[in-house]
Amino acid sequence: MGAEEDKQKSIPVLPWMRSPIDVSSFDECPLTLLPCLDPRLKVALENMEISSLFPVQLAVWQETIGPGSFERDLCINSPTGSGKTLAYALPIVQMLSTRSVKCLRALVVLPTRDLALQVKEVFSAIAPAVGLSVGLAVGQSSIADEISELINRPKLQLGVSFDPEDFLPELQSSVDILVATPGRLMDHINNTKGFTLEHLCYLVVDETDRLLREAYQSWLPTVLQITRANDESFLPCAHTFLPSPFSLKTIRRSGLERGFKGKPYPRLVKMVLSATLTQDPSKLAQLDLHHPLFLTTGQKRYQLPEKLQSYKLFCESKYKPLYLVALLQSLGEEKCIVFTSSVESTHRLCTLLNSFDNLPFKIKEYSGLQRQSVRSKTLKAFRKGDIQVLVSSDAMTRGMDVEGVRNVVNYDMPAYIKTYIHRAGRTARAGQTGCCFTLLREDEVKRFNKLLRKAENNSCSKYSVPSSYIEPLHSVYESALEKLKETVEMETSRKRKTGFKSSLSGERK
Ligand SMILES: Nc1ncnc2c1ncn2[C@@H]1O[C@H](COP(=O)(O)OP(=O)(O)OP(=O)(O)O)[C@@H](O)[C@H]1O
Repeated sequence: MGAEEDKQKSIPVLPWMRSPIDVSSFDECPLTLLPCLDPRLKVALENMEISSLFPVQLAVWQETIGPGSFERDLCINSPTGSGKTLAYALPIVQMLSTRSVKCLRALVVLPTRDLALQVKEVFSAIAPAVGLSVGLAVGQSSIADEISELINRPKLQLGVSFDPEDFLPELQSSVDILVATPGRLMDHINNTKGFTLEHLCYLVVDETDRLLREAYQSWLPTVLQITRANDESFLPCAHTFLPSPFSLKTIRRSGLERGFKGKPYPRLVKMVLSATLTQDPSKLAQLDLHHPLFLTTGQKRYQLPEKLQSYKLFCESKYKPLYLVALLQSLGEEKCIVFTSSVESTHRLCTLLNSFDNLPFKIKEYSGLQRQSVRSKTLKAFRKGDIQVLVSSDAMTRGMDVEGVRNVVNYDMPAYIKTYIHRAGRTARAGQTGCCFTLLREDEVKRFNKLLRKAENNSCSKYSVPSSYIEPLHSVYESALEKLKETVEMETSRKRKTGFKSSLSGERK
């Protein structure tokens, strides 16, 4: 495909996407100059060592708390590490800060557990300052524990007798904001008594392009249908009812009805975000957006962080692991994530690296092949700095924010620019510098150059590992390969045995 065709393809089809708000025209804004910021939230932000808002955060603030006043749904395409989480968390928390009755009013959906945990941390750092509670529905704990965290069963006062005719204790939400993954969200929608989206005012779909591929039990149509049904029951006259303490009626944002015929009057506000937001009309249609406003950064559809330096490193296929080890050694002990193309190669590569004697860093794998508890433990150790090199498959690392990751290595070349963006984006976050290295065979170079041309800030220099790092590794490499072979054989026979045992126990049942 020629450059002209690439350009054509990047022109958005949807009219509202053709005249976006360019986030790069915004500057950082000190908290002291931010209009309408609740002083309690200012203190909470300062406790997080945040003294100003990043451009995307200011742009979103203007469209929500500022003059935009949440009147349109927001589609936000902003580079990795630009601060999208706080961009939606802060205005939602500020908007909900005046509510006195507790019920579930904001739902944030994310594709993975670790990501949901990370986003919950951000909400938890600001929401309590204004008396709001944040819940998590990701399947980290048992469903029973999760339910008791999310649902409050009001206790009847001892000694006071109620006529059951007059009083039926209602289950109420213990949280105002819920961060969830699609699977557990659907579990609660389908099975948890007292769990309701009836009062939902804000829906955030983070990592939208990834989540739109996640059709898990049709979570998105279900959420939209529940909230829409509720929207439609809120005819303007319903506002005249006085809310009783036991049957709460929520009045959602009264969006401008004028000009938006056919849209429910008090509506659910949606915010959708990604560093690689889809422009595909059929995919975006699934979100049923209300008069959407597109916020994006720069001219090109794909943006790499401003302070990211990309490098390509040529190597023979046969010696790739050896080049990787030499590269890691040359980078020193700073935290690094190494990406491979599959869960299997993640496991193999990690095993091989651990078969090298005396490497001066600790290496662990992180992939969808592992149990969640193992993954979470690894991630925790990586955050703490107990592990320096994380060998990872793609699926798990979108949005992951780990302080101190200075380098990312594409051991296997990514097949798509989107993959490159999300992998490289684990470094150079929040305005910091960072490097992304891609190991390439000769026959991959042309394809890689073409792939990178699709992004802005795409300069990519050649990187050579000093031969003094490579030469001494040849003999160690041979013995590491031998050890790998032994480990693979051991693992295969262990799997065969456990497979045999479980098939036997299956027969006994
Ligand atoms: N205003 C701010 N000042 C200082 N640091 C900030 C600010 N906002 C966010 N950060 C930090 O920037 C980092 C990146 O933020 P965040 O994870 O929200 O990025 P993102 O845009 O969602 O990235 P990705 O697309 O990879 O998910 C985080 O470590 C966060 O704490």
